[in-house]
Amino acid sequence: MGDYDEEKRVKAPNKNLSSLDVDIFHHLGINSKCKHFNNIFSDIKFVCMGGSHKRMGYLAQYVADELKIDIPAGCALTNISHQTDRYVMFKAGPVLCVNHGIGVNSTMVVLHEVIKALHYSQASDVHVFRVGTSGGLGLEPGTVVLTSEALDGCLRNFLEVPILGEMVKKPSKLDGQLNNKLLQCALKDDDFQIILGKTICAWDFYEGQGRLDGAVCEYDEEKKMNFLKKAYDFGVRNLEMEALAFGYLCSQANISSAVVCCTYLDRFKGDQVTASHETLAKWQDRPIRVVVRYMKQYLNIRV
Ligand SMILES: O=P(O)(O)O[C@H]1O[C@H](CO)[C@@H](O)[C@H]1O
Ligand SMILES: O=c1cc[nH]c(=O)[nH]1
Repeated sequence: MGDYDEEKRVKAPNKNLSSLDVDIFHHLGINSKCKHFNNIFSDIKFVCMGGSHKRMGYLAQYVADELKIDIPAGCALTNISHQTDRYVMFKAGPVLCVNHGIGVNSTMVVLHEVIKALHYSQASDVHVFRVGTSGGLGLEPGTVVLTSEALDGCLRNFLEVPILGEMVKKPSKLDGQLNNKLLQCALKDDDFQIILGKTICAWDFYEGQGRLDGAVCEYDEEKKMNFLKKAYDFGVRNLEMEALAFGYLCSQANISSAVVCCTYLDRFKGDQVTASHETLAKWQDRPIRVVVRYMKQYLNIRV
């Protein structure tokens, strides 16, 4: 832990950064010259991200307990990004837990800033995990899906974004080897399955994921089902809203990343999330448990 490995260093490939005297991370509420900046980021080996504030606070405490990270009495985990209410960020030893909000846009903003912070602090051998929720396709709700490939709503494996007046295609690549290692973290006694599948990273929760229950919907059940079946035949097993952003920015920055999501429902059977709050909380825990098992193996902590 904390070993420096030049080849595995996080590298924000933007040459303009070297001309900045100080970099202000507007959405994280810190800057590159703030007190403890290097202490926060230089030993980070894992970044765990998910949509909600609350899940990140819970995750950081869970990680601290599981990895037996000593948090001195009276020093409860603090939100490093307390100067802003956009995002929260907690550090539990070598693990940073940051929320990303909903969608690629919100995720890209915070990922740019987290990656730059890791780059300035010369962090190396960093894994980024999205631990999230999704809608499943043909799966028992509660199944954990590891994204083999992120696709947009037209089943294309890249991110297309308007930049300087032009549509630019950005490649998105998640780490297949990391997925294999996560698959091996399944335990015989698990009451859920972990599977590998393609993921649609949709631009919203309603029309973007072919739901019939948004405020506006200009297609019918038959068209919806035809698309979901086509996606299933193409290898898609779940739908969420951020995977493409992880595959794009992390691969550009020499970071290994994986998207690990539980499913909340089978979209072939409906659109509404009907499971109880308790059941959803249990399912939401599963990606976190799988990822923490991997961390323990990586850090050589007895499982
Ligand atoms: O569970 P999280 O991480 O919030 O992610 C999923 O939930 C949100 C939609 O409800 C989207 O952001 C989707 O990707
Ligand atoms: O159906 C779902 C459930 C959770 N998150 C999504 O993006 N879609």
